[in-house]
Amino acid sequence: MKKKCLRNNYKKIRDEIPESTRKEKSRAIFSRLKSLDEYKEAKRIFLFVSMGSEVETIHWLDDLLKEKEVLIPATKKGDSEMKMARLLSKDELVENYWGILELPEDLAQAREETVCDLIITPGLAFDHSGYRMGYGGGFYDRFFSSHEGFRLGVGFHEQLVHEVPRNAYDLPVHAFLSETDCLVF
Ligand SMILES: Nc1nc2c(c(=O)[nH]1)N(C=O)[C@@H](CNc1ccc(C(=O)N[C@@H](CCC(=O)O)C(=O)O)cc1)CN2
Ligand SMILES: Nc1ncnc2c1ncn2[C@@H]1O[C@H](COP(=O)(O)OP(=O)(O)OP(=O)(O)O)[C@@H](O)[C@H]1O
Repeated sequence: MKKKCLRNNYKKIRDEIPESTRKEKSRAIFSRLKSLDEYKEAKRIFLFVSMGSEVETIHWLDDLLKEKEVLIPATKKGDSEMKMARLLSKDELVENYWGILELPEDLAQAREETVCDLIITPGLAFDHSGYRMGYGGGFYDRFFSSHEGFRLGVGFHEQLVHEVPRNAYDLPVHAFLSETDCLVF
């Protein structure tokens, strides 16, 4: 119950950042991302495609697709295992059952990949030790336990909190990047 309450609070904080501010911050986060060594050195980058008030990554794809191999989440309804698949063009994206842009199932299956260098991770909140809280599906915790790569949490400064509750299976991100913070854990 406590976690659910926290999730709602964190979501509210993010939702309340005005859209124009979120857009501006998201642009700043992308330009900071491009200056990180982990980005420069990465050949294959896993990137979530934003939904709702998340850091707006959809516009990052224009640049990323030119510079890197881009992998995006591939999920199936009723299955909490998240896979990753290669995206070649933004035109391939279609809305899934949550309204999140993903590859259609057949393409996702055909383009499945298992290794990547940098995992760009969303969250509702990140703490000062790199632990994160997501929507509660356990998608990223499972994904981290079966995929190597540098785990970079991205969020707005408002999403950096003192401490989020931890469970035994939680794996922290290696670094957190916002428009004003770059914390390495
Ligand atoms: N961009 C993105 N993709 C992702 C995740 C994520 O957190 N962000 N996920 C990481 O786990 C998985 C999907 N998990 C989800 C968990 C909950 C809801 C959900 O409750 N959606 C609400 C609206 C949320 C909002 O507006 O912020 C709904 O459907 O009403 C959606 C997806 C895989 N893909
Ligand atoms: N590595 C794992 N293996 C099996 N089950 C797991 C694993 N990680 C998490 N889970 C399950 O997923 C559920 C949700 O986990 P948690 O509350 O940490 O989600 P979250 O990190 O907020 O969500 P998400 O990762 O989707 O953003 C847990 O109750 C747990 O049962």
